[in-house]
Amino acid sequence: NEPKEPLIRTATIPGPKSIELIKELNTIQLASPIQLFVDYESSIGNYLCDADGNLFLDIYSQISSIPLGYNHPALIEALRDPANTSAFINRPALGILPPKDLVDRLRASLLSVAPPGLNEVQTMACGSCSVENAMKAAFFWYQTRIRDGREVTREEMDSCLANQYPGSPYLTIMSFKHGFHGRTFGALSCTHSKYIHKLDVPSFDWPIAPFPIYRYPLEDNERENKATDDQCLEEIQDLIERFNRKGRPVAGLIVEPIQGEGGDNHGSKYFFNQLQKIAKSQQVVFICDEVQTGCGPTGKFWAHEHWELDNPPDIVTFSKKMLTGGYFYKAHLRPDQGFRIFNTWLGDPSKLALLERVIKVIKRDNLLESVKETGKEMLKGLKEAETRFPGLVSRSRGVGTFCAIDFVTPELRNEVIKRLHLKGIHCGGSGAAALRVRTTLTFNKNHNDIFIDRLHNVLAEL
Ligand SMILES: Cc1ncc(COP(=O)(O)O)c(CNc2csc(C(=O)O)c2)c1O
Repeated sequence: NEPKEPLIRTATIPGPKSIELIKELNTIQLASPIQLFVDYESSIGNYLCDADGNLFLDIYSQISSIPLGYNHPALIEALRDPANTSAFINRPALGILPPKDLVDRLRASLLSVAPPGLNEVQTMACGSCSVENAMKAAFFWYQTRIRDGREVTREEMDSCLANQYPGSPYLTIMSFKHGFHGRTFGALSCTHSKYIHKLDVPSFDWPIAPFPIYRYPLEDNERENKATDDQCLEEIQDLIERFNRKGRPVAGLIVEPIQGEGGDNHGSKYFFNQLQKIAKSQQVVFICDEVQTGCGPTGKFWAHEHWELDNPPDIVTFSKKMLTGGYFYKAHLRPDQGFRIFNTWLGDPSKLALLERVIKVIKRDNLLESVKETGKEMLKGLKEAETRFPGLVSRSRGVGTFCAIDFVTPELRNEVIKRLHLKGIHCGGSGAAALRVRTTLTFNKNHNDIFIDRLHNVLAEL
């Protein structure tokens, strides 16, 4: 019984109830980033209900982490299923005392959607800790390969306890300009989207590669964009060689299929296939960060499937819509011994119970096909906005419903987001001046018609 359209009751967003609650929370913790207080019990499907009773069509979905919409019956049923009660209340230290049904749960959830060619998986709690441990797996493999079977030396043991070489090696992870991989120290060293994320935090001095920024429409700029790809690839090859030569070997690289925080920057199939060739030739572990692109928003379960690689990335990290964090990896990246990739919980079996239902609904309702079709309509509507308002918007782009459009200035983008909120569209920005679309997988043509209609209305009023 999803609403038919948004309904905004208050003159301002946030409304008075949210404003009051923000003030109250601010007596306990910093509350300035809060946009709204939400009435999750009254939110349904693709509609978010706030504490003031405003009903928004949600095209942000909790930073792209709601797979099926609010209060989906399949998830309520999972919670009510007695077979899941223990999983929700007896949270295990998975690394040492897993529940007897863990293998079944992993097979019924994560392994049923494992990227082709990746048969092992490690669960984690969130995106950042998935990225952190994926990078550690790359470092372990690099050093195990260097040691080539010899024993760990006393010098390595003692020096690493003091954070010193050789036990703490000068290994690096190559990341990409505008990338976002999380807020914990290692992930943050690979994050380059906004200064405020990094200011005042020590960073590893690791290589930062260029990421292609294309001219749009793609079909009219193939030659220039291919030249951009080749320029980036040449610099990437050179950067890896430079760091290897100066004793700071690149053990791995981490890249998003679409840079979801840094401005919705897309890489071409050619770019990623060539990038994988460079990684392979330099024995660099290829970590594909699908935290934001994974679980279907691009129309394939994993965004990297659009690249049609000859063989899969070495590691694929996930979180958000997958409801659990974690990473799939190739067998050679399994840690050489226990307690190297470890923490108290290592994820949460109750999230696997929910994910199992999500996957069933995606298959039952053929949601990936729906995402593809809705995405085509969405891109058409964004391109029409470009045609109608050429001085305001440009570079409409997207795969599936993972879409974006640029505004001529950041200020205009921010103003449009404010006006869309007042028209009942809950949305957000990406990078300096893009509006990003991050819908659930149940967001369909009817929802899209409302979004596009309101976007055009706002642009027409400017
Ligand atoms: C590609 C990618 N990799 C890793 C992460 C980190 O995931 P979390 O630690 O936030 O779960 C994210 C999280 N996304 C995200 C969007 S805004 C945000 C923030 O911390 O401001 C975080 C991601 O998009």
